[in-house]
Amino acid sequence: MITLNNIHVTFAPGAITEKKALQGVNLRIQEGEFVTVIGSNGAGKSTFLNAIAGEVLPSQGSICVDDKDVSKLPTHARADLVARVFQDPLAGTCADLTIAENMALALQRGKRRGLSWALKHNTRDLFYQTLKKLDLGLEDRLDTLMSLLSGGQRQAVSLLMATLSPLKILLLDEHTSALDPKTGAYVMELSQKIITEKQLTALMVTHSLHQALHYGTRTIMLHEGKIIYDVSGPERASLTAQDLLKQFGRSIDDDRLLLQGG
Ligand SMILES: Nc1ncnc2c1ncn2[C@@H]1O[C@H](COP(=O)(O)OP(=O)(O)OP(=O)(O)O)[C@@H](O)[C@H]1O
Repeated sequence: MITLNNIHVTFAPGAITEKKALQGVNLRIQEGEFVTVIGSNGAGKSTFLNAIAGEVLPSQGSICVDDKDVSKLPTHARADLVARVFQDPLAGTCADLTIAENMALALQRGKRRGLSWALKHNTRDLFYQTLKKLDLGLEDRLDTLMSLLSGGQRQAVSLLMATLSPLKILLLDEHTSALDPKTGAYVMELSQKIITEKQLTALMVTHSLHQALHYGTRTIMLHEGKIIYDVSGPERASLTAQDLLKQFGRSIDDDRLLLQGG
């Protein structure tokens, strides 16, 4: 379970540019929940994921994963708990390394063993079997440079890499928004499958209201650094993107959300 208790994140405190990005976020996420996160530009969605990942430390409040208080732990100290896939397919992988080398790096996340260990110890077979599940033929291209893959292929591999080592929490930060609709749908289905199979707790930021309601088990809306809506269960199941627009149109001053609302 993830517990966020009164989380505040303020950038440039005291300066003229001070920005209160999160203002008292309280949330309890049960193990296995898949929470989709929506909100207009600047609502605090990425900061919210950054706080869970440890990339920004809250100026106030606490974050616990199960009984462990991780509030003050930087990203690398949470690597055995949290993994993330970013919007930019180039961000999660190393272009100049091969698929196998990238996966070897992912395998040693949060561990002390070196890259050569991860490449030596029968891991090629593991990489082969893992990639085969994608059905993209990448299992036969283990020695291909990552830079030669398409955006969708890279994002699919990024997802596999993020979930290769044991973890509890998967953070997806608009991870399909740079892909064409068909590839985005493929990566989204793959995400849902991996989350279910590995029984992960997941949070996904999306600018698509349809995606936010179609995938996952719970949806929260952020506005000016606060959670203004939190829905799950039957209420969420009967909700449409149009309902959200009708109810929160004024808080959703985001063209991308409005355009993709249907
Ligand atoms: N490192 C930073 N330094 C200063 N201000 C920041 C920083 N990161 C974010 N902010 C500000 O905090 C607010 C929340 O930003 P955040 O990126 O979390 O919003 P968001 O909901 O993810 O927006 P978008 O949908 O546009 O990506 C914004 O006003 C942003 O400009």
